[in-house]
Amino acid sequence: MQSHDTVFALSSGRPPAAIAVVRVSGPQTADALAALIGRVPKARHATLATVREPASREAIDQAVVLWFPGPGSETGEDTAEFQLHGGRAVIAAVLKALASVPGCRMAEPGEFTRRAFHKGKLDLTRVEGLADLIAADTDAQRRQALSHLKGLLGDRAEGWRRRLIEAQALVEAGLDFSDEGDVPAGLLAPALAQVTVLRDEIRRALEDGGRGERLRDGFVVAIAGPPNAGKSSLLNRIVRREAAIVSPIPGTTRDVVEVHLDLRGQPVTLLDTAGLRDTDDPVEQEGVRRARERAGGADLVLWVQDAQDRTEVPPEDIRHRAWTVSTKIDLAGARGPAESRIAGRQFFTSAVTGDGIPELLAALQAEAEAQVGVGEPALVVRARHRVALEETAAALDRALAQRTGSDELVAEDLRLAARSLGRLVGRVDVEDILDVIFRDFCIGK
Ligand SMILES: Nc1nc2c(c(=O)[nH]1)N(C=O)[C@@H](CNc1ccc(C(=O)N[C@@H](CCC(=O)O)C(=O)O)cc1)CN2
Ligand SMILES: Nc1nc2c(ncn2[C@@H]2O[C@H](COP(=O)(O)OP(=O)(O)OP(=O)(O)O)[C@@H](O)[C@H]2O)c(=O)[nH]1
Ligand SMILES: [K+]
Repeated sequence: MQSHDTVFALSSGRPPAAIAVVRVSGPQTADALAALIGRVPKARHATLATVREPASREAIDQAVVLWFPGPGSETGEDTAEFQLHGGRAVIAAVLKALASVPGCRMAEPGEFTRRAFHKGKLDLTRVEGLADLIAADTDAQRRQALSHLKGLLGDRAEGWRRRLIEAQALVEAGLDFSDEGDVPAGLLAPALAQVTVLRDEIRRALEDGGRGERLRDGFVVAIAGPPNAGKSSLLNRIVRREAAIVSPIPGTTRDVVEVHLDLRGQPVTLLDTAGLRDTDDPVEQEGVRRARERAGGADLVLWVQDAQDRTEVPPEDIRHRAWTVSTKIDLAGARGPAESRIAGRQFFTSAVTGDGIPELLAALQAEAEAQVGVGEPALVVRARHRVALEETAAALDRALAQRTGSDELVAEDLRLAARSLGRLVGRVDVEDILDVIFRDFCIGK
């Protein structure tokens, strides 16, 4: 990854498209503009230009071209943009023309953003917010991602880190003053008071029930129950397409079928699973194993049973997170609520008539909202954030517990806490984390 290279990539979606955006970033960007359009246009103004093959001068396209000189650009480097007609041949010819400019090469996934990070345009939490914004499927996910791109967590963490370093400086100054390794109380007391406040703020941020992570991943609902109960039919009716195979043969569904719903902004992942029963068929056994595993990990289980045959109860481990859905009420006749053998809510549906489905979806939406939450965006949205903040708080706990012991150790714990916050925003130990994050990035971002 040589950052003195100039990189380029198609940043817009899969061609053919009405318009395609090719971006260029790096020191040779002005050369690339000169080679392809014969000039460097006015900074940050859209300019219409003929894009030519540099060697033959043959016209490739009529394009809108933009020049963003660094450091006031998205990556912090000199950048340019070609807004082309989005045909495959146009894009291929422009990419080929750019590759012929000395010092220019195709970008790797996430390389523009990686450069923005290294130029200090984005901290690591903003980079993650950007990745989440591109991945967001629903409004609630989009809002959370945008608030992180705008620095919700990054700025908080930087503020904590700054205050921590102030406290650390007090303690270390005290250590320098004293011969016996004891910090004068006049320095130690205000430092530790500051540390207590910080520790409490960080702990409070962590006590969010995991709603940020849950919104990012989507609220997971597993459909489980005995074979032939109508699980796949229920799923298909909800998504209004044949996502899962329906048949009168018990044991049809083997693999877990996953669909994504947007219930008024709340992301819900719905899983259809194999009917739970004892079976000698090894493939079906594997299906049952997967069904139990996914139901075990779900936020909520819809225990589906045929309204005419409500004898099966959910396995012990999922009972406390299960609602019952009695299906095929078009056949069952009267939809009298039977005695409830499990505590959760009860629904009565027909995949044939659609009865009961709107009520079920409204309840799922409300439950997702209750568990994921609306309102204040969450600070912690990834396991990585949680780990870094837990480590910080634990180090601060240790520092506070040391107050009667060695002040050298207090200083050391404050250093460790600051380091964990530094890791959170990407100031230290960053390369391994970057590789993991950018592995999932699109080319051109
Ligand atoms: N055509 C186009 N649309 C796009 C992007 C792009 O690169 N090209 N973006 C790509 O992500 C997003 C917009 N993000 C951007 C972020 C920063 C700057 C930028 O020039 N920042 C400078 C100057 C800021 C200012 O004028 O206030 C800077 O940060 O110094 C541009 C786009 C979404 N839409
Ligand atoms: N009349 C009626 N038939 C239904 C309804 N839901 C499902 N069925 C029928 O019940 C049978 C089983 O449906 P599936 O949706 O495949 O059941 P499943 O629970 O996914 O079955 P497994 O894959 O064996 O676990 C099929 O013949 C469906 O047509 C319903 O609401 N009304
Ligand atoms: K099925």
